[in-house]
Amino acid sequence: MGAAAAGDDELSAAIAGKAERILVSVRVRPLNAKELEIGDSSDWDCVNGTTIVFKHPPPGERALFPTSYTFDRVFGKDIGTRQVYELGAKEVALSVVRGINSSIFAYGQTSSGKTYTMTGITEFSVADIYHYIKKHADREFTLKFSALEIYNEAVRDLLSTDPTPLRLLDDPEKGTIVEKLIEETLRDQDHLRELLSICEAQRQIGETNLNEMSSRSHQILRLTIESSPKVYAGRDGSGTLIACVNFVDLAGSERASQAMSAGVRLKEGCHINRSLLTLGTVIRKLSKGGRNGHVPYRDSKLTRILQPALGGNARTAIICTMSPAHCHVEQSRNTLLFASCAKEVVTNARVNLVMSDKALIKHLQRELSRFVNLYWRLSSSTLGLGLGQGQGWETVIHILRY
Ligand SMILES: Nc1ncnc2c1ncn2[C@@H]1O[C@H](COP(=O)(O)OP(=O)(O)OP(=O)(O)O)[C@@H](O)[C@H]1O
Repeated sequence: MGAAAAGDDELSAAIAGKAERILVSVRVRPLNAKELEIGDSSDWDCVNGTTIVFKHPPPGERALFPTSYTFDRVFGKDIGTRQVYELGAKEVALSVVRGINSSIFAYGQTSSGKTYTMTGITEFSVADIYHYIKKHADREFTLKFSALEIYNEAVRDLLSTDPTPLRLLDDPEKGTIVEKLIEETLRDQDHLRELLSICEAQRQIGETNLNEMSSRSHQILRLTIESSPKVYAGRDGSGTLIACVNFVDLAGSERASQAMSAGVRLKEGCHINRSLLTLGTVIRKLSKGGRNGHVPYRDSKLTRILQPALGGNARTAIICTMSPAHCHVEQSRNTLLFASCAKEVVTNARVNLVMSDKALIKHLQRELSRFVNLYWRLSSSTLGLGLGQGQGWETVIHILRY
């Protein structure tokens, strides 16, 4: 089971991390009643499971915009959320039970289906996580849940009725943390369902009170999972695995992209969603290999909180949702542009393993013995001493033990 039962090589590799690209999917919803009412028609064809094509580009536009886009997955209007989850999120989301941080994002314009998609994905992930826990009775699991919303750069706890904005703090070990954010230890799956409905209700209150807040706010639901063997297995890696999965329902992307196309500069207090603009910039910089240059994570609350998920220690999946309607073509192109940048971003996820002292000493002893063996082989072949492999290292280990 993951790192906990991994061999030495596998364990070292898992701890060191693995670079991989963000998994990017595009989901096109069916035309809605309003779009049908005005006689709109679908501009886009999902020609196969990975390619989406713009059907009728005017001759003058052909050179300006791509007509065909390819992603890890493309889901047409007839594909249900279960399949979107299975192919576009499951593997990434379930990494959390193996000690790997993960994040699933929904990105797209207002009413393109972000909440519809994320609600299903969160439900399916939670069910699979609890199924996994049931099947691994040899391990002790602790699950914690927190939920927040970012609206106009103010962070609010969705598990609390107190609307006071929360501060972000820099922790030298944990990175950015949200001060006073409630983290509930879960009793069981029903407890989690209860908390999810509290979050939903809190968000709806915001929507009626704060004028369209829902579509202008980002919601981050975070599940942290810690597990350790119930009985010491006596093997390397029998330590504690700890990781979190974020389910992120982003604000509607339309205003941010309009602002970008109009070249409007971001200002404090204006209506433009600063977090979403910064997210776009961060993704663009990372897609150009920006990890070596400056990436402006600190320019917004969203990117500060989600920094590890964007080019850091996490596996990430982004599902970009869009309407097929002609009246939304500009927004859909912006969404596809964002998705194209996101698929170039590389993250480096590690297994977050806190080893018990005993397991850690054994692991270090093995690593040391491998190193000494290698050193001995190299030096004996270089010096022509002809000494056998392994001679001498036992003495070093023996000395280190005491
Ligand atoms: N794939 C789909 N199939 C059927 N209906 C869908 C699909 N996606 C979205 N819808 C419907 O479209 C409407 C808008 O969806 P949703 O609220 O998820 O959009 P959104 O992107 O989250 O919007 P906002 O940014 O304003 O919060 C809802 O009524 C939803 O049920």
